Amino acid sequence: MEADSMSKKVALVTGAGQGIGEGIAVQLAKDGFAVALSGRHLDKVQRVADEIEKAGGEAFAIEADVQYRDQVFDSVQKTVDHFDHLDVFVNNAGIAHVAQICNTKEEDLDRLLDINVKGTFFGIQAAAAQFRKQETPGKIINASSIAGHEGFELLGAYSATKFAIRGLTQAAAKELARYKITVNAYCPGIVLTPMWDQIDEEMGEVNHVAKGESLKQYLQGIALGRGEEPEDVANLVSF
Ligand SMILES: NC(=O)C1=CN([C@@H]2O[C@H](COP(=O)(O)OP(=O)(O)OC[C@H]3O[C@@H](n4cnc5c(N)ncnc54)[C@H](O)[C@@H]3O)[C@@H](O)[C@H]2O)C=CC1
Ligand SMILES: CC(=O)C(C)=O
Repeated sequence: MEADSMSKKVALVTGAGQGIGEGIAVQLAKDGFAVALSGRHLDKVQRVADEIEKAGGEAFAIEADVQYRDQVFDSVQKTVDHFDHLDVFVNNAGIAHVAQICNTKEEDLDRLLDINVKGTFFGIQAAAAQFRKQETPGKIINASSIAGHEGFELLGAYSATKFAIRGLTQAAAKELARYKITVNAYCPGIVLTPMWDQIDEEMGEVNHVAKGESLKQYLQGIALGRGEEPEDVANLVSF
């Protein structure tokens, strides 16, 4: 454990090896948090942790797959073993899947539900258990989406998971307020991350349009005329 970790606020960010999770972890480190970064691939989260440390921050990389309850609880334990305590848990990890509802395979639906919904559920359980054990306030922040407010064609199953996360966030906020644990969600629009590279490619295959066309079409509907960057979401979470 680093000498000043005990006095620092500590955050754990899931899916922190790229995209929005990476942006949030880097921003929280700049804000003075000691940051634990978890992800399915240790090399990816280790790269981000190394960059945070190089910039003078404190970071700790953990391999954990959020669809498994024991791995989520274990990642909280490893964070506390390393940094002494936990103050903020960011349930960021998630996957997208592009398909018409009528053509969505059961295994793809299961995977979306396991990672996006069950993963977030386990994150809330693990973080709340730790905050209550510490008898301290805590913050849980979940990744929903504009697709959790409005259904998008070809993102039906994904949209369903993001609506679910909003419901879960509201219910958890009511349940945990009595322990001074807040539960909130961020609901971004189009954020330019590897997830959107994948969505654009898969939408292109379904609609037989060239690479970049699906993203272009979505961006045309945005008043600012541009997609968001991970830093835009990170600034909101930081606030
Ligand atoms: N990119 C976008 O336009 C938007 C993204 N979101 C949500 O924000 C979150 C982050 O999205 P992006 O950074 O864009 O995605 P991304 O695909 O670029 O990064 C997601 C990260 O989560 C990790 N991950 C995936 N499954 C995991 C699992 N089972 N266990 C642990 N880690 C896992 C991946 O390895 C990856 O590092 C997701 O929940 C996504 O649904 C919400 C709205 C818009
Ligand atoms: C990936 C995602 O949530 C959107 C709305 O693009």
